[in-house]
This record gives sequence, C-alpha cells and structure tokens, in this order.
Amino acid sequence: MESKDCSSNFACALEYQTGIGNHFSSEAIVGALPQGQNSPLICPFGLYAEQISGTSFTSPRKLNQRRHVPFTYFFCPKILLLVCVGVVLVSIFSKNWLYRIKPSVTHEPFRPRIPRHEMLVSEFNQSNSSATPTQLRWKPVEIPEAPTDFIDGLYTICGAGSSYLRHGFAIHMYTANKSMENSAFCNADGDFLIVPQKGSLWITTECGRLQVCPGEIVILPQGFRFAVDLPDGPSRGYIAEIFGTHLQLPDLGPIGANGLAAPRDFLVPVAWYEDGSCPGYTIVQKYGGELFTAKQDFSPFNVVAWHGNYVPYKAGIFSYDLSKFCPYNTVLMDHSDPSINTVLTAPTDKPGVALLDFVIFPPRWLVAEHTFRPPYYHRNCMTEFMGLIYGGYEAKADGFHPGGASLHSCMTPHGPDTKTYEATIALGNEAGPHRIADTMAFMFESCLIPRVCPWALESPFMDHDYYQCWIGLKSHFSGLSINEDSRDLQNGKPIER
Ligand SMILES: O=C(O)Cc1cc(O)ccc1O
Ligand SMILES: [Fe+2]
Repeated sequence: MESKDCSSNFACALEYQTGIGNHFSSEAIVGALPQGQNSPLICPFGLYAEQISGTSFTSPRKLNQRRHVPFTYFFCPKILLLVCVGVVLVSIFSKNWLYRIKPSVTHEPFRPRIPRHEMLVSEFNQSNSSATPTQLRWKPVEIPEAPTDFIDGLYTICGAGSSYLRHGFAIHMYTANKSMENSAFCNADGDFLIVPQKGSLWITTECGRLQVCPGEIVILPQGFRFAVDLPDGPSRGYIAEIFGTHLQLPDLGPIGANGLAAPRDFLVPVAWYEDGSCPGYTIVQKYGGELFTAKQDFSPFNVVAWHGNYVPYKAGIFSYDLSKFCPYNTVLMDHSDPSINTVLTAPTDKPGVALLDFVIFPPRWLVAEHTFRPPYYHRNCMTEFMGLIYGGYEAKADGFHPGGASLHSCMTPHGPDTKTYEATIALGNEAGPHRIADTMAFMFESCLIPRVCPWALESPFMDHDYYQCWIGLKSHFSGLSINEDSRDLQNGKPIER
C-alpha cells in the first residue's frame, strides 16, 4: 500500500489477497475506490475510471446451462437430422475497474517493434510451423550471455489454433538475465500461465506486484500490462498461453469438496502505484503474435485502486519446502491417469475436454500392489508437453533434465524409458510403499494438435537421440503355455528370452 516513483524496487515483502475467481478490491490510498457506482462523474482524488474486460460484456455471470450449437448428426435416408444437445458452457463474466492517475489510452500510436521479434507465433500454419508426430525432447536452454530481458528472451515452442479466432494455445519458453527497463509488456492475444524453473520473477502489474519463485506459478490475463524484474539474477521457465478462455480450478467429482489445489493457495496482489513522469516509457503489445510499441510519458502502473474478478494471480502450490497441493492417487493397484493431478484447467465447450490442463507430478507415496508403478505406455488423443522444475521424473531415468522439455503429440506413443522399465521389473512385487521425493514435473495437456515452431526444431538444445531411450526395450515374451506363464507372473518377474 505505498507509492513510488518509476524505479520500482522489491526490497520489501509483498502483501496479497487470497482466493481464485473472487470479486476482489484493493486501494493503495484509503477512499480511492468509488463507493456505490463504478463511474462517478468525478472519481475520488481525481482518478480516471477504466474498465478491463476478460470476457464479452454479455457472457453469463456464472456457470450456465444452455442450448448450444448442434454437434450430433443422425443420418436418415434423404434427411440429415441435426440434433441440438444441451451442454454446460463454462464462461464466467470477468472484468476489473481500475482507478488510475492517467488512462491507458494516453499514448502515441502503436508501431511495429524494431527489431522485429522473430520467435513468437500466435496463429499456427504451414508458413510458420511444422507438423511432426515424432517424440521431441529438449535439453535445458542455457541462459544467454548477451543482455536479454523477459520480452527478448521469449520464444514459441509450439501451438495450435489462432489468437485471432480466439481458440487455441501456444507454448513458449523464456530465458532472461536482465530486468525490463522503462517498459511494460501487454499480451492482447491471450492469458499467460508462467512456470518459472530457475530464478524468481518480480512482476509489477496494474493491480499490484507479485514475486514468483520456481515452485510457484503466475497467471497474467490477456490485456494486463506488466513488467518483469530480475533482482535475484537470471531466470528461465515455461509459459502456456491460451486464446479465448481462462483458467479455472477443475471440478473435483468423486474426490469431494477438498483436495488438489485449494482456492486459498491462490494469491492476488494489492493495489500499488507509481506517480510522476517517465519520459520515453514504452508499452510493448503482443498482438497476433507480433510486437508493437507505443510511447507514453508515464508509468502504466498508476492504478491507485481497483475492484473486480479479472486479475493477475499467483499460486505457491508446490514450493520446494512445502507442497500445498494435496495429491490424490491410487491406494491399491494400477496407475492413475494424470488428470488426477490437475491444478488448473482451461475448458472448451465440450464437457471434460480441455483446451489446456496444467497438471503436476509432485512428491508423493507410491503404494500400489502388483502394479507397474511408473506411467504406463500410452498413446493419447490429447497432446502432452512436459517440463521439469527440479529433481528427476519417474518415467525417465536419463535425459529429461530440470529446465528441459518434451512434446508427445496426439497419438504419439511414449512411456517409461528402457532403464526405468528394467529397474521397475527387477524390483518385482517386493517394492513396498515408496515415497518419490525431490521431484516436480508438470504437463500442459491440450485437445488441440500443435505445430512446432522453427526455434524449437532448429534449436541446438534439441535431443536428437530421444528415441534411443525406448529402442532398447526388449521382448520379454516367454512363449510359454498359459499355465506356466501365469506361474511366472505371480512371481512378478517375466522370463527374458
Ligand atoms: O507421459 C507422461 O509421462 C505423462 C503421464 C504421466 C502419467 O502418470 C500418466 C500418463 C501420462 O501421460
Ligand atoms: Fe503421456
């Protein structure tokens, strides 16, 4: 609750409000928030009122049952019957009223940014990205030596759909070694979900300031201006961007009222502003995957009070020392599908089909009996992009390092590497309860099929030998009669040919 001039610093512990999807309010000066109406003729302290909308004006206020575009077709001879089916549309009205010293519109025209940023894509097509069903993996990208801020260090790995058509997603990674200077970033294309893997991010937004460390995540919704400072040194991480919808907590179904990420794990900033002139301040706007700049003579972080449910927020769900996320899992047999560990989901209008799920694989007990405990071999109609924050990953004994990434696209086979398979089988049924510790992997999972961008395909960090991790999987088929075979299975150790 303080004001500062343009050179913001974060030498203090930050204050937060708690919850997700709430209607929050905050004022850095008592009395700055208008009471009883949003747009008084004259706002307290002579502030300007400005609204930012995260959904269309007419989106339903809350979860809404309604008739939807027909999607079931029955074919009868000569007649095509269209059957309307009611679906649950998950669209929550979201907006925020900002009370600021000068309105956002007070800037010179947007112009294409020079030099152009060649590594960003928000509409995936044959001219800017490639289709590939092969398993892809990247080693951790090194932090550059040249001075690089959060914007210059951003590059798109893959994605699908279009920011223009408001349906799709993009996955980016970033490496940065210097704070943004006299500039703010604004993403007009979609929401950013940032997963820092190395170094903390100190993010100033129009709603206030957030500190985000590895083990935490931050969501910067479409349209908010923000600046990233790195007072603690270089940073590297992953970003999921979603077009046309927002993230929410998943339904818990039979789990009940508690478990996974709790609403109180989510933190929203308190109002914080800076006043005074900032000559040559630059707004960098990502619009259709291209960057544009506009000059203004003041900081965009001039919001003295605000209220609404469209806000930047962070979650400290899986810090190194303390995992707030409450995982659920199998307690008797077999391996649960990863959806059991969904932290946040961006739904489509098909029930249960996510534009993007954010799933984590936290430390936990493995207790399943007579079970192959690592992830099963599988082909998924959804696409899986994985990253590793720290430690190792239970399906990969080698080659998947913190800061690295993998992409297993729609129906691309994948699963444990040879070493993991052999080690698991060697343990047999003797494995008692076992705690996987020192690990935090995550997955962005999407129903859309991504195209892969040149940066990722041509990257020197591409692991061209990834496929080798499965090539050594041997046949263990015994060729014995059913009876002999089942005796062997009870022993828990298949015979090697
Ligand atoms: O492929 C992966 O490693 C991710 C994953 C983990 C898991 O526990 C089950 C299924 C799945 O796709
Ligand atoms: Fe998988």
